[in-house]
Amino acid sequence: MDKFLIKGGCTLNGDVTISGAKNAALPILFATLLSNHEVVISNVPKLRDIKTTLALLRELGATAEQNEDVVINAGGVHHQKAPYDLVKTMRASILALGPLVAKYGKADVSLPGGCAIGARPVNLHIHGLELMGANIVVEDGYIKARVDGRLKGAHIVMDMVSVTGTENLMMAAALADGTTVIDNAAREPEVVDLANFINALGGKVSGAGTDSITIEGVEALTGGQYEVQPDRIETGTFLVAAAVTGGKITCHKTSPRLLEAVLAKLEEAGALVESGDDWISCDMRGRTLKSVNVKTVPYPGFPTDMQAQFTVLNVVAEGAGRVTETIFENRFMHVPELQRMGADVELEGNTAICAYTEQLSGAQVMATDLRASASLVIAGLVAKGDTIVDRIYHIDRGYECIENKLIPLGATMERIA
Ligand SMILES: CC(=O)N[C@H]1[C@@H](OP(=O)(O)OP(=O)(O)OC[C@H]2O[C@@H](n3ccc(=O)[nH]c3=O)[C@H](O)[C@@H]2O)O[C@H](CO)[C@@H](O)[C@@H]1O
Ligand SMILES: C=C(OP(=O)(O)O)C(=O)O
Repeated sequence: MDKFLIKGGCTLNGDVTISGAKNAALPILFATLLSNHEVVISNVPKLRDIKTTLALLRELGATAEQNEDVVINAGGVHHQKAPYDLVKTMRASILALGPLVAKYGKADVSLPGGCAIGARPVNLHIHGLELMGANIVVEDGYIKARVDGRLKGAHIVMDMVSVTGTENLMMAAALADGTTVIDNAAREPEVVDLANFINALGGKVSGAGTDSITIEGVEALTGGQYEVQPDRIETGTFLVAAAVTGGKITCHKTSPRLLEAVLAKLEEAGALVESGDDWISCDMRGRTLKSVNVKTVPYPGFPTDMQAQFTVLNVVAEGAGRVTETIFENRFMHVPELQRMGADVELEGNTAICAYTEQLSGAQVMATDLRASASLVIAGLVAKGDTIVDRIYHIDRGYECIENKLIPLGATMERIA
């Protein structure tokens, strides 16, 4: 199993190009199941989760290849089962459910199960599809959805804000008979990117980015081309790495309007943040890092996917900061690992109380999930001595060869077996 060996004590400086957004690309790749024609998607990051999705699409009978662009033709899909072996490695596989049942009247998708950050049930996905006329049973570890003919447009009020829940129902509604309204919809930029993609193939989605999305079902989608938006979480991760190491990083091919809450917190922490249409820089040189209070909430608030990185920021910043997680019930797995590096951080319910730690020390730590791994890498960069981050397959799910982007910025690190 690969690990990172990181030599601490560096200051990161320079420019980095941000990849396409994992969490936008994944639903877009699944949405290609709605079309019988060739679809070409650019700016798709080269990540483990993308490989898994393409393997799943091929398993269903589609052609799906990633070179410079991703080219998919789902016209040849001949069965509708997303098997456990693929689903267990990637929870986003649940996004096969909506498109398959909408297009073929049938979908068997393995239940994703619990994971490190929380139970993550999929009841809202199931309930919404039932309102659209699907018959759903959970049997032998699979969600089995059936409908005679087309799904029917429905009015769906989501009990809680769910990103992939909104996306699954939006994809299903794209081919339903009639109009669907999703209220209390997620407003995340990735939902907007998916809506734009569906519309690029001839779908009729409006209101994405607000909490009420209207989808007029169409009989079929066409082929087409689409470019995935930049990854706001990868961007935020590099900006925090600049702040924590006291350097300056400029992120290119990104967008400041996607992460306003994060940029505001970086400024509050004492960083000089500057931006243009497609770049953002975070300059911490000669400035004092101050701790900030952070509470994760759905977009446009502070994202849970940046929580672990800000926990590290608070640990090395002056003062005391509180990091409160309200989205997932178990997303502090990085805290005991940071404590092993000497961090003064304690958990009180769903809040991490972070106090200034003069010097983190290198240690052997375990990555438990994607963003926790990113936070441990950042901690390793600023710690005294060597840090080994184990189980970095988690980080490869969401960051495109992160070492290839960090080393040119001044990190001393290598991937070891
Ligand atoms: C692939 C992808 O885009 N992943 C993102 C997506 O995950 P994901 O879409 O899985 O997260 P959700 O927005 O669905 O989860 C929000 C909360 O709703 C709960 N819930 C969700 C669905 C459901 O049917 N029932 C239910 O109770 C979850 O357990 C969680 O407590 O949004 C999260 C919240 O921004 C991000 O951290 C993930 O990076
Ligand atoms: C939690 C995340 O992803 P996923 O929903 O795919 O587990 C993430 O991107 O931080």
